[in-house]
Formats: sequence, structure tokens, C-alpha cells
Amino acid sequence: MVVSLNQMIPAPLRMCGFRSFRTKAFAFVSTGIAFCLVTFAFELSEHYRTGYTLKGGNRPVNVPAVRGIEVNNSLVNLVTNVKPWDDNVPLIEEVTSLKRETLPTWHQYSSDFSVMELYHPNSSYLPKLLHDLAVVEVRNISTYNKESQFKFLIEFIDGNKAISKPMRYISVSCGRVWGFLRGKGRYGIFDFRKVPPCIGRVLNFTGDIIQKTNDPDILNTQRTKGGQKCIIGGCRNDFCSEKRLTCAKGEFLEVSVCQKIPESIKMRQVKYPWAPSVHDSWKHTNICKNVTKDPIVRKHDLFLNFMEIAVFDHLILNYDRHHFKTIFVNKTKEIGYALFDNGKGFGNPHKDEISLLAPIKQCCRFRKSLYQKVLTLTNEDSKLSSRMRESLSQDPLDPVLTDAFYPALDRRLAQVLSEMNKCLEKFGESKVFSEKW
Ligand SMILES: Nc1ncnc2c1ncn2[C@@H]1O[C@H](COP(=O)(O)OP(=O)(O)OP(=O)(O)O)[C@@H](O)[C@H]1O
Ligand SMILES: [Mn+2]
Repeated sequence: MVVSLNQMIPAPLRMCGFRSFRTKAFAFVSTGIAFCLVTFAFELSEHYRTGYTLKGGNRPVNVPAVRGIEVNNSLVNLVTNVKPWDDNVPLIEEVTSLKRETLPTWHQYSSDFSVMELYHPNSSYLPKLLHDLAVVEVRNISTYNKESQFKFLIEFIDGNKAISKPMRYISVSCGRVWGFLRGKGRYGIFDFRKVPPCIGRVLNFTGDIIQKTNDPDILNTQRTKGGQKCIIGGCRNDFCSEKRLTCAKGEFLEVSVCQKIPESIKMRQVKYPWAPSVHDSWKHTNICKNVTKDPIVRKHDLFLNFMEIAVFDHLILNYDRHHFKTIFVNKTKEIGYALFDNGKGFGNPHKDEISLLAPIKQCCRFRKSLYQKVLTLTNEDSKLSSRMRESLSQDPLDPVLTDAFYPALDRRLAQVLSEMNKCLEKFGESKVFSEKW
């Protein structure tokens, strides 16, 4: 089902590059920031984009960002709780007194939230939620979580909150932009919806940012560079500095806007065992047994999730997976997980990194459903690249990915399938397919 939302886009937005805005009501394929791919296999994870040529006249050209390694991952403790429990955070509340459809879209989203999937592919509110993220007026904007790269917390006049990341900078290859735009690296590509709903948006530098904030990290760090309005912002010194400004083009600042996971949801940070690090012992040692013995991996059924994350990261070429978040509904049952930190993905469409598949290669154990999804998306009539293209074409900042990323997705998926098939040939289905942790 395709829902046309064209009329809902104000004319000024259309003029500044917002084109027809149709959102595929989640049938599901690749989850994505923007999500939505087709009706089964993968799904886009977040709507960020990696590069594009100028389109619509007055939109800025952006490009890829270089991101620093954020955390030194010692593999001594393969999986470690980084954050303690916060007992003051309430658990999920059910909305019982109001009919869901009468609630604002974000409220419908929150009340429908499941820890297993960060959104439901067929939910009626999802296209509207995405649309709202792209157009609802900003009430307040501030710096969010200064620990790493610069990002905004946006509060909208409808009460919703989102995490937003600005584009950073540009590199052009063969006349087209490629590589990854900061904050736009988040296309999930799974049939697992582990990245919150996201969409591209053009913020007005003065009207949506300067006039809507009282955050000194924004107000007091305004600069001008090459005639453009910029801010240093507030984040880690190496990311927010005079040398690394966030600049608008004219008044326009392109950002990704991701639905904030409801604040009632508890999350806990967990290390990814195959994280890149200076120690990266997994590159020369099979760490699979150690991982499976880890009490936290066992307790929270994390093992098979690692396999999904590996495939996901391989497809987007995210070589920066250090952590992910587990999410849960009560203190004993921690069943879901979320991937926020995908910003290094989609950096180079001409390169593949097979070592990202180390979990699959070392363990040879994964869900049959994962294998089937991979298989499905390699079919000519349901190719991952086609679904990705279709899904991303719905983003207001389309084109999100440059053309070279589409064959890259299919090529990497074929590599995944090949590794999985090697496992099956070697060990047989009964050992390889696993549904329980
Ligand atoms: N949509 C969201 N909802 C709730 N919390 C979020 C969301 N996005 C990010 N966060 C929180 O903020 C933290 C930092 O997010 P993220 O890893 O995306 O930022 P970053 O490391 O600065 O970005 P990047 O990896 O793109 O450089 C996450 O670990 C998570 O706790
Ligand atoms: Mn990060």
C-alpha cells in the first residue's frame, strides 16, 4: 500500500527540494531510518543519506564524514554492561484510556512500541509518523548527548522528540557524491527493525535552530565560514571544534530526524564481541566459544542477534560497531535490541569488508529466518537493491544513496549468502540453523 502524502507537504518545502512524499506503508524489507522496504525480508533502518547531486536547485551538496573510533574496546570482557540500571525510569505504560487512533502519531508509536521491533511494519500510524518527523514545527532544539558527535534533540510542537544529526561534509567522486554523510548512514537493511524510524529533513538555520534554542552550545558557538552560517555545537572536542563546524547552505541545514525511543523504555549498553579495536583478537582467534559462554550473552539470548548485526553491518559496511543497546520491559526479561550507532555505514560503495562477517564465519550458527531473508533478497525479482531504492525514493531528501551503493548492497549480500552456504555445506542444517539463543 502506498500512501500519498504530497498534499501534506507545505509549498515552501516542496520548493526547497521536498518532492513528492510518499511513504510505503510498511510492508517491510529493509528497515531503515526510514525503513520500510517491502513485504518481507530486509528493511531500511534509518533515513540518512549518503550523497546526492544537487537537485531542486537550492539544496546543498553534502558528503561523507569521517568518524573517530569512539570507544576503546578491550575484549577482556567480551560483553559488559556499561550502564547501570536506572531504577527511577518507569517501565512501559499501556495506553488504555484513549483510543489509539485519536492520539498523536508519536503517542501511537510509543503505545505500540515493542522491544522486539522498534516499529511495526504494517502499523497505520507509521507513514504519518515519518511525515510528522519531516514537517512538524520545531518547538525547541538543543544539543543531545555530548559524548561523541554533534547531534540535536528536537522537541516538536506536537510533543514528539527526535534525535537529529546534521550533514557534515563533502567528497565528490566521478561527478557524484558518494561516501557517507554524517548522520545519514543509517539504513537498516534487515528484516529486523532495530533502528528507529528516521527521515531526512531540511531545517531552517535561523528559524528552526537559532530562534528555537536557549542552548549555549548552539547560541554561543555561532560562526561564519565562507559566507555560511555555522555552529560549533556541543560534543567531543575532536568532533566539535573551529575546524569541524556544522554549516548551513544559505538558511538550509540538512539533517536526519530519528524518532526518539520512548523515554519509558529501558536500554542498556552491551559490547559487541567482534568490535573493531586495537586488540581485535577475533581477527586471528576464533572467539565464538568464548562468546557463547558469556553469561550475559546466554542470559539475554544475544548470540543469534550478533549474527544479524554482523550481516547488517556487512551490508552497510559499518566498521564501527562497538556497542548496541538492549531494550527490555522489565528487569529480568531483556529481549530486544536497538542499533543507533550506524553512522559509519555507507562510506565506500567500492569496498567490501569480509571480516565484518567474522561472527558468521567463526560460529556457523544463525537463525533459519535470517538465511531465508538473505536468500529471498538475492532473487532477481526481489533484490535488496531494488527494495532499497524503492524505499529510499520515498525520503524527502531523495536521492539518499548514490547509485554505486545499490550494486554494493547486492554484492555484499551475495557474500553473506556464500559464507552462510559454506557453513551449511560443512556442518549441515541441523547444526547451523538455530532458533534458540
Ligand atoms: N532515536 C533514539 N532514541 C533514543 N535514544 C537514542 C536515539 N538515538 C540515539 N540515542 C541515544 O544516544 C546515544 C548516542 O547515539 P549515536 O550512537 O547515534 O550517537 P553518536 O555516536 O554521536 O553518533 P554517530 O555514531 O552517528 O557518530 C545512543 O547510544 C542512544 O543511547
Ligand atoms: Mn556513535
